[in-house]
Amino acid sequence: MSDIRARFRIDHGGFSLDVALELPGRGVSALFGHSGAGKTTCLRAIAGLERAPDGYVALGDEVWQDEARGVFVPTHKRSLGYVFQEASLFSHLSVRGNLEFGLKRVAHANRRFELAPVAELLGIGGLLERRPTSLSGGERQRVAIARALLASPRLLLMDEPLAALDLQRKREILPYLERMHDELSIPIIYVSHSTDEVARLADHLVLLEAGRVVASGTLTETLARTDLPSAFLEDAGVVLETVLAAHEADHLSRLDFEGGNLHVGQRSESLGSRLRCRIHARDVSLALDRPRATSIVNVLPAVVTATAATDTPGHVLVQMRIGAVPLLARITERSRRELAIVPGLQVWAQVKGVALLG
Ligand SMILES: Nc1ncnc2c1ncn2[C@@H]1O[C@H](COP(=O)(O)OP(=O)(O)OP(=O)(O)O)[C@@H](O)[C@H]1O
Repeated sequence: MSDIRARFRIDHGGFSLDVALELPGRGVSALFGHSGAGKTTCLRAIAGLERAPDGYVALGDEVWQDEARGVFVPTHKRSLGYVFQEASLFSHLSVRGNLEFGLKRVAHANRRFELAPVAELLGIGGLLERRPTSLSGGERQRVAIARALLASPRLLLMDEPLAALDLQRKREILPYLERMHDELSIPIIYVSHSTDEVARLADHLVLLEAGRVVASGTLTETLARTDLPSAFLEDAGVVLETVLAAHEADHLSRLDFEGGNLHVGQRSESLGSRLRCRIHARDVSLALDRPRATSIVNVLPAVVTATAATDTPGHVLVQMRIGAVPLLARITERSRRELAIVPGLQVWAQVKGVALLG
């Protein structure tokens, strides 16, 4: 799988972007940051819609921009798909006509996807003869994604594809994006400022602030960092990749992860299903001895790896490992001092809430 490498310096007067990106050539890489951080500018520069004077972009051995060597491949010659916040479909064509438009951009021999399976993947097989104006926002967006895929791109760029949808539509479309993530080999760069979307979909995470990369790495490790700017620590929490391992008595299901397990309310998925869950730092408390009289179901042995101050006076973040898997707890500075919590200490992490994603 070819990695994606990009380097841009762009000056827009009041705003400057200065980034070097190294992203895996598979899975979903999320560009995450607050409004105005430079996410869209990055995506536009990767697409060649914006030209950084000394920029560089390569997808594996395919170089799209290398100004030092005078290389700049125009956008329409780059093998990429671009999905915007609002689907821009041709209203005079049916859904099928819109999809065929994507398909016709590629010669038969170079086609990686066919219309029927892509329509099936995105759940729009029953809408093919409809006009875009008769579709809901979520359906239109799924058609736009399918059209982008049918152009058989080597890279898919998605700029807040759910931002224009209400909560109900977002919920409707997320499972399709998860399927794309699981079933397609094409790398996706996904711009978002929603922690929930990122936690559900991303494998790799790039945090952007004021036009600079403040962190980049696997989703799991990046979310577990305690040294990020405070804006990223407000809603701190980790994501665990688990496997549904057993259904147990009392309407509980057991989720296994490397190094431990969690119990959650009974799940309907089949055993062996992979489930991601999010554990917020504020939902984790710590004890030095194994708590015996507690109503909390999930009590896990962990080793402290770091502690860090937060923006809220009197509160600290504690980073731990359960086996190889990171976990965060947000506790008071007083508790940290009284329990003498320092790196290397063995503790019991009591997990009050586990949010299943998806
Ligand atoms: N062509 C331009 N000329 C001048 N300023 C620009 C231009 N394009 C973007 N900017 C500015 O660059 C900054 C970053 O914009 P960008 O759209 O990349 O941010 P973003 O992280 O995608 O934000 P949002 O989440 O709000 O879409 C903003 O302050 C924006 O006003």
